[in-house]
Amino acid sequence: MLNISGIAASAGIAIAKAFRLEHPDYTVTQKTVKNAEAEIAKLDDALAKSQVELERIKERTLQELGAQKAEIFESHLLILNDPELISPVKDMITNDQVNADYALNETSKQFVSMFENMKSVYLQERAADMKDVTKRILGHLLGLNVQNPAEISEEVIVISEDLTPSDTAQLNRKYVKGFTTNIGGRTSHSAIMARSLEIPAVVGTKNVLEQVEPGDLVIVDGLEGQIIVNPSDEVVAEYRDKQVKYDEQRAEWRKLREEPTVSTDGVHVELAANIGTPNDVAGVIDNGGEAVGLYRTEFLYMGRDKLPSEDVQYNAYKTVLEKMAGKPVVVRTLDIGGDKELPYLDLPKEMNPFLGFRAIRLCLDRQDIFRTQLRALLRASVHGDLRIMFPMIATLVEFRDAKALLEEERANLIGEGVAVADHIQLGIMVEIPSTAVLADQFAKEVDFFSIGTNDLIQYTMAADRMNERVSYLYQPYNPAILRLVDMVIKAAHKEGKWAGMCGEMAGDSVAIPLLLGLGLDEFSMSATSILPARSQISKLSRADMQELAAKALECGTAEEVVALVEAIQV
Ligand SMILES: C=C(OP(=O)(O)O)C(=O)O
Ligand SMILES: [Mg+2]
Repeated sequence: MLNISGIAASAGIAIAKAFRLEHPDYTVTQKTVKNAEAEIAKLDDALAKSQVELERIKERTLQELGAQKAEIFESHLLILNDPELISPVKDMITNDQVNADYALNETSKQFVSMFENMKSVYLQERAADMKDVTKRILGHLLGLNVQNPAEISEEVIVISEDLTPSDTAQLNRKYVKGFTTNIGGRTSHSAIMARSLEIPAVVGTKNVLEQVEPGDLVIVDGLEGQIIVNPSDEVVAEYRDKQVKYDEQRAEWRKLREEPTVSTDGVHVELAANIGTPNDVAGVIDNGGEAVGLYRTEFLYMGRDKLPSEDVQYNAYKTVLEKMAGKPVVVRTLDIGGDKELPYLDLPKEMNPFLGFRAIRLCLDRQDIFRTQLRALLRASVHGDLRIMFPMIATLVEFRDAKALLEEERANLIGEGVAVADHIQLGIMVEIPSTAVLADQFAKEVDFFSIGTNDLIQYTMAADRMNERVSYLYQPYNPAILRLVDMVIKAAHKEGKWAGMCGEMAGDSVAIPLLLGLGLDEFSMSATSILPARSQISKLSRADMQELAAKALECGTAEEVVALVEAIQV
C-alpha cells in the first residue's frame, strides 16, 4: 500500500482500477530503406488501423457525448482518406527510399505549413486536424501505445502527467470514476472541469504516474487530496465508509436546495454557479444555484477542430438562458490562452502564456472572432436575463474598445431587423491587479464586477497557478488579496453597482466568512459547492463577519487570517 499526497481538486471518494493515460514520444528519424514496397505496405496497414480506430471512436463519441463532439473525428476520417496526402507520402518512399514514418512526417509538415499560411480561417484550422491525424498514423507506424480518453469503457481512475482541458472534455463520467495527475493546481482548468463533471480528483501529486501500474487498485480521496495505491481490505472498507458519510452529508445539504441564502441577521447574498457548457446547467439547478455567475464560453471553442459558427454559439447561449428560466446568466466572452489552447488558431508558442496574448487581448485583435461571439450573444439576449462580461481587462481603454464593438454589433443587428434585449448588464472580470487598484474608475462605467481570484492571486503574488512548486504562494487569504477584494467591492458599492466573485475562492469555506464580511453580493462557484456554502452562510451573522473581515485586513500574513477564521468556526 502506498500513500501519495496532492492537491484536493474535486470533492468525493472514488475507488477503481488505474488507467494510465500517457502521451507518447512521436519523434521520427530518417532511414534509408531497400524495400520501398514493404514500407508502403506498412503505411497501408497503419492507415487501415487508423481507419478502424477513428470509426470506433467516432461512433462511441456520438453515442456517449453527442454529435458535436463526434464531428471532429468525421473530419479526421476525411483527411485519412484524402489521396492528396497519401499519394505524395508513397511517392517519397519510392523515390527517396526512405522509411514510411519519415515520409509521412515530412509530407504532413508541408501541408501543415501550407494550411497555416492560408488567409482563410477555415483552412488554417485544417492544420491542427492534419497534425492530429498524422500522430494517429505515426502511432501505428512506430508501434506506440496511444490511448484515447474517449475510448475508456470500464470503470477506472485515470492517472496522467497532466490532463489538457480537451482530454478532460472527452472523459465520460460513467467510466472515469476519478483522476489524478502529476502537475496542476486547484484552479487549473482540468480541475475546474472535474468539479463541473463531479469527478473526484487529486492533482499536483508530482509523481503519481511513476508510482502506479495499470490495473493497480487506486483510491482517490478528493476531500483530503490523498491517493492510496493498492490499499489493504481494511483501508478499502474505511474509504467505502467515508464515501457513504460524504453521501449522507450531501443528502443533508440537499434539503437547502430551494432555500434562499440568508445570514442569521437577514442579509441575502446570491449563490451562483460556474459552468463550461450548456450541459452543466442541469447540475446548477440540481444544486440549487440562483444564477449562472460565470459561463466560460471558451469550452465551446475547444474540443472541436474549427471555430464555432454564430449559429452554434447562439444555440448554446439560448439553451443556457432558457434552461435558467429568467434567472441571471453571466456569459464571459472568449478567454483563450494560458492553459486553454485552441490548436486550430495556431498561435505562436509564448514564453509566458499567462502573461501573453490571451482573452480580451486576442479578441480585440481578432475582431472577426470577437464580433461573431458578440452577435451570437446579442441575438440570444431576448431569451432570458443575459449579462455579458469581458475577461482579463487590464485598462479602461480595453473595456471601452470592447464595449464599442458590442454596441456596433448591436446597431448592425437592429439594422438587420433582429431583436436584441433593450438593456444587457455589461461587466468585467477583475483578475488583473491594475484593474482592482483602479476599480473606482471602472465602477463608473461598468454595470458589475466579478472578481476572478484564480488569476488575481497568481498575478498579485507572481505565482503561476499551474505550478505546484510555487503553490505555497497561492494564498487566497493573504491580506494583500483581501485588501484588493475589499477595494473592488467598496468601489462597486460607491457607484451603486454589484460585486461578485467567480474565482475558486468564492466557494472556499475559509474565505466565505471573510467575503460575507467584506460585503460581496454574489458568490459564483462550482455547482457542487453551492449547498455547502449555503449551509455555512445560513449559520453566520453578517455583522460579526464584518468585524472579522476588518481584523483580517489588518493582519500581516495568510496564517494569521486563517487563525482568525478558525477561531469563529463552530
Ligand atoms: C474565474 C477566473 O477565470 P479562469 O479561471 O477561467 O481564468 C479567474 O481567473 O478567477
Ligand atoms: Mg481568469
